[in-house]
Parts: sequence; C-alpha cells; structure tokens
Amino acid sequence: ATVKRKDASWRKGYDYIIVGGGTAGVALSTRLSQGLPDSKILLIEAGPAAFDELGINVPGKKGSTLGTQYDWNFTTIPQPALKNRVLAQNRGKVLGGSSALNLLTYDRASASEYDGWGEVGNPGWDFDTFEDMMDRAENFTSADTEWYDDDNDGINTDGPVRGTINRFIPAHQNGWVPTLNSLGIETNKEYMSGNPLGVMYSSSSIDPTHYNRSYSANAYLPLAGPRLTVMTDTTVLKVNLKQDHHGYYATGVTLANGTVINATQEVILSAGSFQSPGLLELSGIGNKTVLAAAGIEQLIELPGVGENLQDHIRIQTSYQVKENYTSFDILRYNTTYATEQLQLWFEGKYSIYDYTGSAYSFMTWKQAIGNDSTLRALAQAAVGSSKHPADTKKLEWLSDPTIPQLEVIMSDGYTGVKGYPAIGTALYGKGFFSLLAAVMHPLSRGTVHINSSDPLGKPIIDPNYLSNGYDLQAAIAAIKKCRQIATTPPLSDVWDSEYEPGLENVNTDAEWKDFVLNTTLTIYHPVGTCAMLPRMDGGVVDPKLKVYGTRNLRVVDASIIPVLISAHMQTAVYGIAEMAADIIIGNLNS
Ligand SMILES: Cc1cc2nc3c(=O)[nH]c(=O)nc-3n(C[C@H](O)[C@H](O)[C@H](O)COP(=O)(O)OP(=O)(O)OC[C@H]3O[C@@H](n4cnc5c(N)ncnc54)[C@H](O)[C@@H]3O)c2cc1C
Repeated sequence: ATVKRKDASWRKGYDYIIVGGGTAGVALSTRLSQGLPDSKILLIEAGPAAFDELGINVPGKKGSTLGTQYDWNFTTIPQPALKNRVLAQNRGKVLGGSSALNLLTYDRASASEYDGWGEVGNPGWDFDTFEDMMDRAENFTSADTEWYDDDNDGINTDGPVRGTINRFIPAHQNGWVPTLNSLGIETNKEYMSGNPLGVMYSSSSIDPTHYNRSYSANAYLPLAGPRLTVMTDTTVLKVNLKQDHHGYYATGVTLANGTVINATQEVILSAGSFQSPGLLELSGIGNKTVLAAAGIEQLIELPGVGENLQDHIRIQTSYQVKENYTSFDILRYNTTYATEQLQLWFEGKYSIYDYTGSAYSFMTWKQAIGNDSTLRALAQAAVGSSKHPADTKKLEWLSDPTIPQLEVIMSDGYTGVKGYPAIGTALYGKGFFSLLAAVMHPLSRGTVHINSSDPLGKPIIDPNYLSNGYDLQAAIAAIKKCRQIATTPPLSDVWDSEYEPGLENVNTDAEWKDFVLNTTLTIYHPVGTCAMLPRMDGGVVDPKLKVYGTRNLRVVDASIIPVLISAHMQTAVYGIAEMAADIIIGNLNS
C-alpha cells in the first residue's frame, strides 16, 4: 500500500471505504486488501503518517506525544462525582491512531470475559474464536526471559504486531514479584492464555529486532495488498446513506472539504470510541433528541449511539527511591545521560529508552482485600433493577473467581498527579516509582455525543466517573492496596518516602476518599459507545458488526465492545479487526 495525501482514483470510487486509520482501521484495511485482492479499498485517516517520529517509535518516550499534534486532545465535561474535575481523554490523531500513542501494555483478559461478549447476545463471539483472532495479530518473542516460553499458551509467533517482555528492568523493581507473592498473589507466567490473575513481568508492544514500538501502522501496512489506498490528513464528515425498499445503505462518505467518495460495497467506521458514534450521528443515525438539537435529520432511530461509555479508572501513589537506585526520572533531569542512552537506542543497544513497564498484577477483590462482601453489596445496589447487559454481566463477574477486579502496575519514574518536583526544589533530581491501580469493572456508564452547538467540533464526553457507591469504594480499596504493596518487603526496602500522597498526609478513610476524588484519572480505555448488543438492549451493531437499520455500514473498533474487560485494550481491538476481516471476507466468498 502507498500512503498518499491525494489519489485521483477517488473519482471512480472504491469498493470498501474504512474511516479512521487507527488501531483497528489499519489492521482491517490491510486484511481486506489481502483477502479481497480484486477489491479497491480506501483507508481515510485524519492525522498524518509519522513513521519517523521518535516520540512514537522509542518505547521510553511513551507519553511524550500526548498533547501534541498527534493527539485529538479531548477532555471530559466536568465530572460531578470527581469534584467537577475535567479529565484528559487523549486519542491518537495519526496513522496508527491510539496504537501510536498508547503506553504499549500488551496483555489479555480472562476467557470468561470474552465469552461474556457472546453471552450478552452475540452468537459467534467466544473466547476460543476470539483467541484465534488475537493470535492472528500477534508475533510474540519471549526474548530469553524466564517469563514466557514460546510454546506457552497465549503465544503466537507469526502475526504482524510484535510483543516482548522488557529486557530493561530497573533494579528497584526486582522486589515486585516476591512482594506480591508474600501478599498471596501467585506468579503467573502464562498471563495471555485466558487467565491473567497473578503477578508477572508482562509484555509490551515492542519489536525486539530494534526495540521500537510495534503498532498498527508499522506492523500491518507493510503487508497490505496493492489495491489499498491510504489517504492521510483527510477528515471524514459523514457517511452518505440512501434508502430503498430493503432499508438504508451507505453509498460512500463526504469529506470535511465537501468531497464525496463513493463505495460500491461497504463503509466501515473505525474512528474509535469517541468518534465513531459522532460520525453515525452526523450521518443521521442515533437518538432523535441528540440529532434534533444539532439540527440533523434523523434517518435511523438508534438510541444506543454514543451511550454505554465505559472506561477503566486509574489512581496512583508514588515513592522516592533510595539514592543507590537509578529511576526512569533520570531522563528528566540529566540531559547528558538521556542523550547517551538515546544514542544507544539508535544503535539498537541495551538502553533505558527500551523501557516501558513490566511489573503487573491482577487480582480479585477477595485476593486483594479478603472480605469482598461490602463491595459486592454496593455493586448490587448500584446496578439496582437495571437489566442492561453491561451492568448484569459486571455484577455476575464480581462473583467469578477467574475474573480480575483490580490491576496494580509498578511504573518506574514519577507518573502521579501533583507533578514531578520543580527545578530548584529539594526533590528535583530525585528518582521515583509509582504504583498505578486500575479498577477493572467500574459500574459507571456514560455518554459521548456530538456537541449540539458545534456538531463538527470536539465531542461532549461524559464518562460519569465514580458516579456510584461501588466505583468510589473500589477506587479507595484500590489505592489502599497500592500503599499496602509499597510498605511490604522487599519492595519497602527500595524507597525512602512516599511522595504522593505522603504517609503522614493520608491515612483515614475520609483522607483516602479525598485523595481519590482529587487524583483519579482515566487509564485510556473507553469502549462501548457503538455497542455490539441486541437492538432492544441499546445495541448499535449486530454480531456481524453491522449498524442496525443498514445493510452495508459497519463499525469496527473499540466502540463495539459491549462490556469492559480486565485488560488494556489493544490486543482486543486487533482481535476485533481480525474478526471483522474474517466476517467481511467470508461473507463475500459464501
Ligand atoms: C494514551 C493512551 C494510552 C493507552 N495505553 C494502552 C496500553 O498501554 N495498552 C493497551 O492495550 N491499550 C492502551 N490504550 C488503549 C488502546 O490504545 C486503544 O483502546 C485502541 O488503540 C483503540 O483503537 P481504535 O481502533 O478503537 O481507535 P484509534 O486507534 O484511536 O483509531 C481511531 C482513528 O480514527 C481517526 N479518525 C477519527 N475520526 C476521524 C474522521 N472523522 N475522519 C478520519 N479519521 C478519523 C483517528 O485519527 C484515529 O487514527 C491506550 C490509549 C491511549 C490513548
């Protein structure tokens, strides 16, 4: 495939148009170009191609592209349950989408959760099938670590997206596994096999041949067939729909500059959880009230569009490491060292810039806090009489001993909320590590819709974070667990003081609650806004990922995930793209 800004063949149209060259869009368009070699396929991406961007390619520069031109820079509306704080909602605006910006964690959830996607009304979706789809995307190298053997379950070695376990592990992280073991969490060396519970050195989406980020654009696109055209720096405004006696069908798309491009077969939206719903709304598909407020004629009544937004919340504590340890923070204050290490990375040699993160743990509430009956009662109360499949599944999952409810990550360097110490202060030049907790199945569900007063502008994102008693108490339990882990040997031996929130500052439940309200963030996993669910349950797409009320418009990205799972999202998104390719190619051949 060639990456082109403009391609004259748009005048004649394409067979398939994929909107959004992100994680799923690039993977799907590549697979379609391979499997349907006679079809003309167009992938349209709003952002640029940035194959040489160090902020994307160098694993240790993870996070440096947030807030740049490669980021849509969305935010939430004020969150009432979080003291009206406005939280960042970063999303990739670049070929590769959020897989170019993400923090490279490469893991999987439990088998029961993928099965759950089928159980909420989606025949054909189950762990065995979906594991095969995730495998198709994956090329894993254990890199001679003791952590994963190539013949272990959950490992595939011939897909496009590379994964490996960091070869650079900071010395102060050596206590991670024994500390969790001593708290009753067992070591799990096959965490991608459908059982993620335990403590592990987990993998990152890194290509070990040169230790660069492996993401959809550099992993999939080189495999594409010749009839895939990629348009970058091109924004789609809406999908064009026509009606005949069978119902609505997509005829193509209109670009932001007014250009119309036709599609003879299908239009597929892969614009991600915050933008696929908006594209449907701008095209006349969605909730009547939302569309009317924005002055858009409703073609298809589909009230689930933009609803059911679910996300993992994250909260963290930070510790100042003893002087004999070198933390990742050194890259902030020692430019000579940073330059030397970057040079080593350029030469493909062992460098601190190889590092992303490795120390992970996943646990049930029982494992984390012992008695989980209060949390379960709060969850029951929060769900109340709701029959929404996302609510009832999460309630069911709380009692399933194979499904994690809490993730704690040891992240090297300071990654908290109060900020790295300012130049000139006593702690500037010191090293830190952070413990990040993420609640795996918050019950809050929110919305994302177009802005009625500026429909083409940024979406109105309201995740409703911590809007029920379960989510709040789960966050408090999660952050207290971080403190417990940090103060347990051998991890307690590597640090001098708790920098955030500070051992002396926060101890009582009221203080922890305040800390939670002041510092909870997203861990960037929005899903569910074009949910694959039965239409009567608020679904937007059917199990073939087709938008209800249309015959050739699909959504293929994280937005179709009906219930949030206990993993970081990218492996699932690649799996969804592979599954969609299978469905589309299979449909055509059958
Ligand atoms: C900062 C951050 C950190 C994360 N960390 C991790 C992690 O460590 N591990 C992990 O597994 N997951 C992580 N995630 C989540 C994961 O990366 C995402 O869930 C996944 O990449 C989403 O894929 P997608 O295809 O749904 O959307 P995206 O990859 O976001 O793709 C959507 C694409 O559509 C384009 N687009 C949108 N609207 C239009 C339009 N109108 N016209 C044309 N193009 C358009 C966008 O520019 C974008 O390229 C992280 C995400 C972020 C943002």
